[in-house]
Amino acid sequence: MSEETTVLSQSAPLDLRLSDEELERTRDHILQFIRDVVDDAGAEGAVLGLSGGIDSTATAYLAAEALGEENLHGVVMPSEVNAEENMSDAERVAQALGIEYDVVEIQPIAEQFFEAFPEAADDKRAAGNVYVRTRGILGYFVANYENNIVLGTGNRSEALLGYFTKFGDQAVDCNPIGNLYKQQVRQLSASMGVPDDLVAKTPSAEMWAGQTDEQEMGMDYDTLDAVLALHVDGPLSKAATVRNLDVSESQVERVVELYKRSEHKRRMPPAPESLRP
Ligand SMILES: Nc1ncnc2c1ncn2[C@@H]1O[C@H](COP(=O)(O)OP(=O)(O)OC[C@H]2O[C@@H]([n+]3cccc(C(=O)O)c3)[C@H](O)[C@@H]2O)[C@@H](O)[C@H]1O
Ligand SMILES: Nc1ncnc2c1ncn2[C@@H]1O[C@H](COP(=O)(O)OP(=O)(O)OP(=O)(O)O)[C@@H](O)[C@H]1O
Ligand SMILES: [Mg+2]
Repeated sequence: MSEETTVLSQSAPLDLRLSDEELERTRDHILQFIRDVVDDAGAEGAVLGLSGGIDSTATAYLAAEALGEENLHGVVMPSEVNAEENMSDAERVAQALGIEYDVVEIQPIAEQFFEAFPEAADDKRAAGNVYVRTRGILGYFVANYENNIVLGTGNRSEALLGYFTKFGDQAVDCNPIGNLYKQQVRQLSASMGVPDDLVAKTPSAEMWAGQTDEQEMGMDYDTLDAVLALHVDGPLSKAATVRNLDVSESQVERVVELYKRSEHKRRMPPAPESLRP
């Protein structure tokens, strides 16, 4: 185990780290996955939003390796609620990888939506989702024009909790890191040479100023990942999960509730069954 990966998540309630050999196989598997999706689509490459967060950074590192830096296009899309530091980190990632990137200010676009429904604009979740969905539209604008696919950056932890915006950051063609818990995304990132400050950064959807994932979800990612791995994905009962982790029954119940409540986000929009005999 390399020094970097040993340091990561040492104090996690459940150590979900992959071995060096598993890490290498996982990376190769994801690289092949990205190439296959691009090839199957008959696309020339891929476009993705760069936020300066670890999920888009990890996805960009993987895609640049899979497709070559000349076939990856990054779009940095600041709004007034984004921290400047995150936007400059996003540019730093694009520059480190040597990929083409654009910076598109989305505040004026979002303002058009806010003017249409001023009261809704005061609702931080509704307004925050406008920023997220606007980025989705721009991603597909570029993809249509350049014959690219849109790369998603969702991980398994977010997918299971429905911690994403329907038809926003979920509106993508594939999620290369979609099978990795957040803890594993950090580990894979560190192993690919992503700078430590980006690996350790506090995750944020940045839908409003000061938002953090862990505050909104009421649990840190390491604990959340442990509950997901043992109970939601795994075979342990609620009682056994509580016995094995430093979590309360109500915390486990909250995770299960978020999982169940977000089922609609992981499915195609339903329609009534056919009445044809
Ligand atoms: N049972 C059901 N069956 C079918 N549709 C259902 C439904 N329940 C709600 N809906 C629909 O879903 C809508 C709510 O879903 P949605 O619009 O997505 O909005 P919602 O889930 O309320 O908000 C998005 C959540 O994801 C988080 N997020 C978003 C984006 C990025 C990140 C990040 O980590 O970077 C995190 C964000 O912080 C927030 O907690 C409802 O307004 C309704 O239209
Ligand atoms: N300001 C932004 N500019 C461009 N893309 C963005 C921006 N904000 C969010 N995105 C896109 O939406 C995705 C979802 O955001 P999310 O916060 O879940 O991931 P992240 O920022 O990469 O990592 P973290 O969850 O650790 O903050 C990002 O990975 C990125 O592709
Ligand atoms: Mg983020």
